[in-house]
This record gives sequence, C-alpha cells and structure tokens, in this order.
Amino acid sequence: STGNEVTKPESYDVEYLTPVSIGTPGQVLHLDIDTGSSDLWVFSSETPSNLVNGQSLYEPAKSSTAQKLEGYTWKISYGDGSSSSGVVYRDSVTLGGLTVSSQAVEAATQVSEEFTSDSNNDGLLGLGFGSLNTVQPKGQKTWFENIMQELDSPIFTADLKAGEPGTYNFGYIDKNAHIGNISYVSVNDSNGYWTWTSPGYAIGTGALVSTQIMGIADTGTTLLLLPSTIVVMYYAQIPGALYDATQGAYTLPCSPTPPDFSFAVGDDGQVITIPGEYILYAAITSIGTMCFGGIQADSGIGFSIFGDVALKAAFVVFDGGKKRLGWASK
Ligand SMILES: Cc1nn(C)c(C)c1CC(=O)Nc1ccccn1
Repeated sequence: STGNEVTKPESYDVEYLTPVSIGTPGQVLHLDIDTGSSDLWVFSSETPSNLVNGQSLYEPAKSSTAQKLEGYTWKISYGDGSSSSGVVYRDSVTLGGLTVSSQAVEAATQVSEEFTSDSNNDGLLGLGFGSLNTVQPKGQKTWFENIMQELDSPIFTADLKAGEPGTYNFGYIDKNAHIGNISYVSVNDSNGYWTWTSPGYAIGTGALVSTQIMGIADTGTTLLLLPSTIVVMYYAQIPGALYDATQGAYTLPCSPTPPDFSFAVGDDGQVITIPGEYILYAAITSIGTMCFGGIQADSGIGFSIFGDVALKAAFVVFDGGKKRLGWASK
C-alpha cells in the first residue's frame, strides 16, 4: 500500500500540521509530524482544561476501539525546553489513508506552556526510531514502524514548502516532486534520530568548504542549527547582522535578502541550496528592521539539526528499510 497527506505550515513556517484520524469513529487532530522524536502524543480529555487553549482533544471514552494500557505512562522533554507527559491508550490511527489498528496513543495529562500557547497544534506524531519512545514500562513503536511492512516500500518522504502546504508520502517516491537525482547517505540510528553527515557547505556563491557536519533530519524543529564556526561565517557576510544576547540568537536586517546557504549531500557532488529568504524569520523590532535568523548555532546539543529551514529546500526520503536518507532538489 501507499499513502499521502497534505501538511500545512503555521505562521512563519514554525511548524507544519497534518490531519490524523484517531479512534472509532475517527477523531481528526492536527499533529506536528516530528522525525526528531518517537512519541505519538495528543491533547486529550485527560488534559487539565487550564492547560488547553483551543486545541482539539482525543477523547478515548468516545472511541469504541480505544483500550487503556493500565499502568503505562510517558514523559518527554524536547531540546527547546518544552515537555509533556501522561497515560497511554491503544487505538486505531489513520494518516494519509493508511491505518494502524493498534497504535500507542499517548494522552497528555500535563503539557508545558509552549504547547498550551500553540493553539493549532493538537500533539506530535514522532517518526524517529522507536528506541527514543518514552513509554514506561515498555517502549512503543512509532506509527511508521507499525505500518512499514504494509507499504510497497519501507520509506516515507517529506516535501515541506515555504509558506504553502507540502506533502508527506508513504511507501513510494513521487518522481514529479523532485528535480534531478536523489542522493542517498547512510543513517546512524544508534541515538534514535535520523543522523547523517554532510561533507560540506557553501555560503552564497562561494566555494564549497569541505568539513563534516553531523546532524539529524528533524521535521519537528523550525530552524537550521549548525556548528557555531559555520554560523559565524554565514552572518559575517551580512552587513548589520549581529548576535543579539537578549534574544540569545543571531539577528539580521530584514532586507536585503541574505545570501543563500548550501549543504553538500553524499559523494556525488549533490548540493541542497537554501534560498536566502528562508533565513529571514519574524521581525524582532517593532520598527521591523531586524529579523530573527533561520540559521542558529547548535551549541550544547551535541549534533546539528537540519530542521524545516533546510528540509523545505529539498525533497527528502526517509528510508526505514535501508536506514538511509535521500536528498534531492525540487
Ligand atoms: C534538540 C534541540 N536542542 N535545541 C536547543 C533545540 C531547539 C532542539 C530541537 C527541539 O527541541 N525540537 C523540538 C521541540 C519541540 C517539539 C519537537 N521538536
């Protein structure tokens, strides 16, 4: 089988939300598909109402196929400081027309302020590796791990776009969605992430700098987080760009358009180029002259993060069968 689903960007492309149907009859929630984590958790009837702010709720009591996993709990914290926790059900979960009849659905009984204030985000659907799942006493498989063997090919693809809806495909590669070859690189899943190594980068029209950048392909992270040395080089090319200690981030003039940023993939010379305009995020001054930078340092994380800023410049194949990533321009 194969499937596909549209995913829509929130403002400034900070996240992409995808309709997912849970339970019988189906309860449609809009989830943040996140290749950087492996829990499927949702706002629910068990989320204290003072922590709910417009989100849709999964109500297991209204699903004839919901089964409570007694004594099972989960608790997750993300690198940006956000967190959530709760209890666990098993229920039917349909994404892109593909149904897993017995998927662990983690109902939140606690969510941090970042999630409460994100009104359109009803939860996360992790597409990392199962080893990252936080359910106790027994870790649960992701939706993709559960559907994989039904798929024509054990893969899914991400085609995120700047300021417009994109697509997640399951089980097949849409040749019309990319331009030129797909370059594949091996993935090291030992830390549960889609971890790969880029052999280099280029700033604007500059020459490729050969250096290894080890990072994760993470649809659930907004920005491109890179080694500080590279980030300093990038913003040094932009008059007026500066590190804003108050924001704890690099900022740059909202105009003119900043230089493109390219990263290499594989040993066949494939390069993904991020247009400079993708690097301009929200204006941080009321007079709107300085903008938040889409490239920031990965300091303290231990690896780089190829988040949405990078992913929306590419067609990306997440190959669960061969544990590899495919990158193509589009
Ligand atoms: C790992 C990491 N360190 N730091 C500073 C950041 C921003 C990350 C990535 C991260 O937190 N991503 C995320 C957040 C919420 C939901 C899903 N993904």
